[in-house]
Amino acid sequence: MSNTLIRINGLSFKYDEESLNVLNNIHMQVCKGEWVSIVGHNGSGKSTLAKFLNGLLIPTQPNIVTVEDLDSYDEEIVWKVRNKVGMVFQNPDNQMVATTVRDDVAFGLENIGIKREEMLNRIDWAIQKVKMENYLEHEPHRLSGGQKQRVAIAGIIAMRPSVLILDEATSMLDPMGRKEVLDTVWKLNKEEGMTVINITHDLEETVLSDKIIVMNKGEISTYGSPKEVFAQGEKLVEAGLDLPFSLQIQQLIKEKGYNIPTACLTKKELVNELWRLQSKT
Ligand SMILES: Nc1ncnc2c1ncn2[C@@H]1O[C@H](COP(=O)(O)OP(=O)(O)OP(=O)(O)O)[C@@H](O)[C@H]1O
Repeated sequence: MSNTLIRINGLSFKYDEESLNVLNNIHMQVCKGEWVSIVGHNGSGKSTLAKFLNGLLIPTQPNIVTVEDLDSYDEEIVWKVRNKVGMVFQNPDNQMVATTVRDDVAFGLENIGIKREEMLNRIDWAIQKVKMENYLEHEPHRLSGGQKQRVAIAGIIAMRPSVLILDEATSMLDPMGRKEVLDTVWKLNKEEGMTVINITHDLEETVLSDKIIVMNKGEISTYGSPKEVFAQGEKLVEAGLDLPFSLQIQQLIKEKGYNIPTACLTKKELVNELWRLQSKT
C-alpha cells in the first residue's frame, strides 16, 4: 500500500472568473505520519489550499486532489474526505460549540452517530491525549486560548481523522498557549503517528517539521526539509517571511566576518555549535 496520504496534482483555482488565480498549478504530496508546515505571506493561498484538502472546495476535474486515494472531485465520496481531514482554525472562541468540555468533544461523534459506549471511550482517549482530563465538566468559554485549542483538537482526533490540519491555530495565542498546543500536536505526531499539516506565519514553528512548503502568490516557491528550505533564505524573504531567530543570529555573526559552518535551526543547536567552536580555539 502506498505511503502517500495526500496528492495534489496540478491544482489551479480562482474564486471568480474576473480575478487572478489564487492557486497556480500546485503539486504536492504528504506521506503518512509526516509533519508538514505550509508557510507564506497573507493572501498567498494557504487557507484556500487547506479548503481543498478537506473537501470544502472541490476541484473542477478528477485526480487533482486525493486523500487516501479518495478523489474529492467525486461528489459521492467527498464527505468521506471531509471525515478523514480534521481542521483546527485560528480563533479558539469560534470552535467551542457546547456548554461543557465533555459535550464539546462529544459533538462531532454524536453527529456521525457513534454509539454511546464507543463515544465514551473515544472522549476519554482524546481528552487524555490533549491533557484536559481535569476539565471535562468545565465551561469552554472559561478556558484559556491554549486550552480551548486543545479541546478543539480533542474533538477532532476523537473522530479518528487521517490528518490534522492546523490553520494558523496558534496565531491568537500567547507563548504559553502556543507551546501547549504545539507540544500536544507534536506528541500526537510522534506517539500516535498522526499526520500533521501546520499552516503558519511563524517559521520558528517549522524548524522541527519533516517538510516545509513555502507559498508565494499562489505558487509553491520552494519546498524541502527545514535545512534545505532555510538554506534558500532569500526565497523566504521574497515570500515576506522572517528567518527563525537562530538563523538571523547566524546571519549577523556572518556579517561580522565569522562563519558558522553548520546551519543551526534551533537556539539549542546554535548554542551547542558556538560552544563547540569556542572550545576549539
Ligand atoms: N471566499 C473568498 N472569496 C473571494 N476571494 C477570497 C475568498 N477567500 C480568500 N480569497 C482571496 O484569495 C486569496 C488567498 O487567500 P487565502 O485566505 O487562501 O490566503 P492565506 O495565505 O491563507 O492568507 P492569510 O495568511 O492572510 O490567512 C486572497 O487574495 C483572498 O483575498
